[in-house]
Amino acid sequence: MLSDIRCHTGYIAIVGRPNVGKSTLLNNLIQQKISITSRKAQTTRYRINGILTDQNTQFVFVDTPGFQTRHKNRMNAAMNRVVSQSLQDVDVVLFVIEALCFDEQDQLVLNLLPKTVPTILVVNKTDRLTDKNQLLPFLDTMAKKSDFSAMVPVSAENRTQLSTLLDVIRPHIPENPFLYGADEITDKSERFIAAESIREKLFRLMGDEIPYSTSVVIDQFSETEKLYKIYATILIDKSGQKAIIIGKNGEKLKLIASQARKEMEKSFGKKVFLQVWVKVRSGWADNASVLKQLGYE
Ligand SMILES: Nc1nc2c(ncn2[C@@H]2O[C@H](COP(=O)(O)OP(=O)(O)OP(=O)(O)O)[C@@H](O)[C@H]2O)c(=O)[nH]1
Repeated sequence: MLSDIRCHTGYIAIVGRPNVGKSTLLNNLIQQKISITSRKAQTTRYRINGILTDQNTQFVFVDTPGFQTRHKNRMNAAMNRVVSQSLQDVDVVLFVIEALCFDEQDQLVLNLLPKTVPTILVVNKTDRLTDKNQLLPFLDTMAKKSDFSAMVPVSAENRTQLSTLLDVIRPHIPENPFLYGADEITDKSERFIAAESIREKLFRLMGDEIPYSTSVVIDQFSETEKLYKIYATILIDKSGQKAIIIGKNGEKLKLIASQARKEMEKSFGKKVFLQVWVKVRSGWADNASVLKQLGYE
């Protein structure tokens, strides 16, 4: 009976120095893309990077604020108590390193991890090893560095051992009702979230006036320390729809853009500068390059 099934939901942070394969790991754990970002996701203190619902367990992968190791200045910013504090609230931390590599930067990340949260060491890129026998002594050395609750060698790229990794995470996920629909995941791409925010506002504010084929393309997306700069185009089929979207004195488009901008700011945790144009592109749905930009190919 459905009511007898106990659900488990938990937050998992994937951390590690740049380039160890965190994004690849997340993408290959989630495996698919769904275009709509969760409304609820944006109300949590974390930015949700992806959700995987597997049988009775919901794995919610999060970005911890400040824990952005992509840029050097951010790495510095991450040397901060706030980071460790926010990590204390997740259920599991996946600490990703590269097989046979453990350098100063890895150590810096490790130093920030709270001792109170189960930490699983994910040893990635094992496909690169020419001699697999080297792995065991490496794991031995790693085991001495911290009290990891498990160590799992994987190849994120080849999807090797990813189901084992999920099995190792599973016991740490507490019994909780599902927070998200079983088919909900968020896309890691900020461009995608930006486009979806605009598209969602467009449909919400325009209702039936706008055909479903209308779409949004992000022309330019850049990030500075203080804000995101986003230039987007709403693509429409017929010129008659342009005036409807823009509205009298541009009011409608302004409203769409300002609501989308606010949503993005919530979701990205940063100020957003957003400019939206409306363009007629008849037959856009057949245009391969547009489809590619939209992520359909
Ligand atoms: N050989 C191999 N390469 C991998 C594997 N996983 C990731 N990579 C490669 O490593 C590089 C970095 O991967 P990302 O997933 O972008 O790494 P990241 O940790 O998210 O990087 P940042 O966004 O800079 O923090 C990419 O070129 C990947 O293709 C793996 O299992 N094997």
